[in-house]
Amino acid sequence: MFNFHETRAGVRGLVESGVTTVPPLFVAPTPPVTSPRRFSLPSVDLSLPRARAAVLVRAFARSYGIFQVTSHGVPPGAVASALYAIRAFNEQPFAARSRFYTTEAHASRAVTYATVPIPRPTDDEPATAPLMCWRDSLLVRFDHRQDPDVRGIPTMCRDTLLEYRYMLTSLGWKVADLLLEGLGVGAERLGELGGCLMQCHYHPPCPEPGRVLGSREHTDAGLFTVLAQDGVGGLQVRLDDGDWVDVAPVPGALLVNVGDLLKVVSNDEYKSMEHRVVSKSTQEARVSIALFFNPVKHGKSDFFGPLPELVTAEKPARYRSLTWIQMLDNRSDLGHAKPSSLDHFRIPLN
Ligand SMILES: O=C(O)CCC(=O)C(=O)O
Ligand SMILES: [Fe+2]
Repeated sequence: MFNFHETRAGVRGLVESGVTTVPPLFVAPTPPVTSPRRFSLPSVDLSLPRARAAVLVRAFARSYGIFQVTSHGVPPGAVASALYAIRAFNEQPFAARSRFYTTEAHASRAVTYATVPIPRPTDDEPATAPLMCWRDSLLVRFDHRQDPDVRGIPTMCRDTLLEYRYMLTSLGWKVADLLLEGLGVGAERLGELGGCLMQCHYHPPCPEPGRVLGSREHTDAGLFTVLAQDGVGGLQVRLDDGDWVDVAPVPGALLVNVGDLLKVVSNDEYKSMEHRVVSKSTQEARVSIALFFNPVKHGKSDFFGPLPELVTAEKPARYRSLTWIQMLDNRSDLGHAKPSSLDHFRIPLN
């Protein structure tokens, strides 16, 4: 892994060097199997009357924890430009992009660009190196030390990404309102929603697509995520019966994904759905941008737990209180991707 990072070339560099087989570091522990079942993501038209939109958001956050939104107010051009900017950044010649490559294991910068290693769950194969996903990611932490230093964003995509983030912040407020209204609680209940992390993923084409993961299975950690993807495809969700199904890209739509923290706060009224990305193409690269809406309060004494309004005699609290840091630490102890990472905080039912 060390040598791989030292090349500063990312997965894109491997592909450019002409690899015809996937290096062991990237081979998925078990080849991802896709169910042939067709699955269409539920959709909410945000131009519907607010009360109607809230009913739909509630229904889909409860049944799946993931849905798409249309008429969301973000101009299609802004989404397309952001996706294009990420593609262009990653497709620059090696010399231009490699100077941004971040080699430190736990880089604490506001902006990083790397093939991020995602550790395997420790109980899986403790002795093996982390599984690397077939992607290179530009990460921008807008809540970094409360003082986002956007100068770290590569100039060629800076303005476009800042514009996109600005548009998405308004959408984020709208979505947060609807999600909270769907729980029957006031929009102010989560406090400020300021923290956000932008993960811009570039999934290069793969010589052996069936052997890698573009993103290994996981649930998102925060309150919710808004995801934009291009038309290539590869995103999958795991249905209740365990089948992995494709989420076909819909032009113009954005995806909303409930995160673990909102699941906790909702006292299990909402789900956080497991998802992953598989590689679909030997020819085409895929680009996606995930904007994570995380709590702005992440100090040692900022506790989150099921909202008291949602705790009743019939439905006692399902989780003990936790801080954002505890949540993230627990996830990384388990290897980030462990879908049951919330079990650690769960109060057993008598
Ligand atoms: O690339 C995608 O479509 C999904 C990315 C994702 O799930 C994530 O960044 O958490
Ligand atoms: Fe995700």
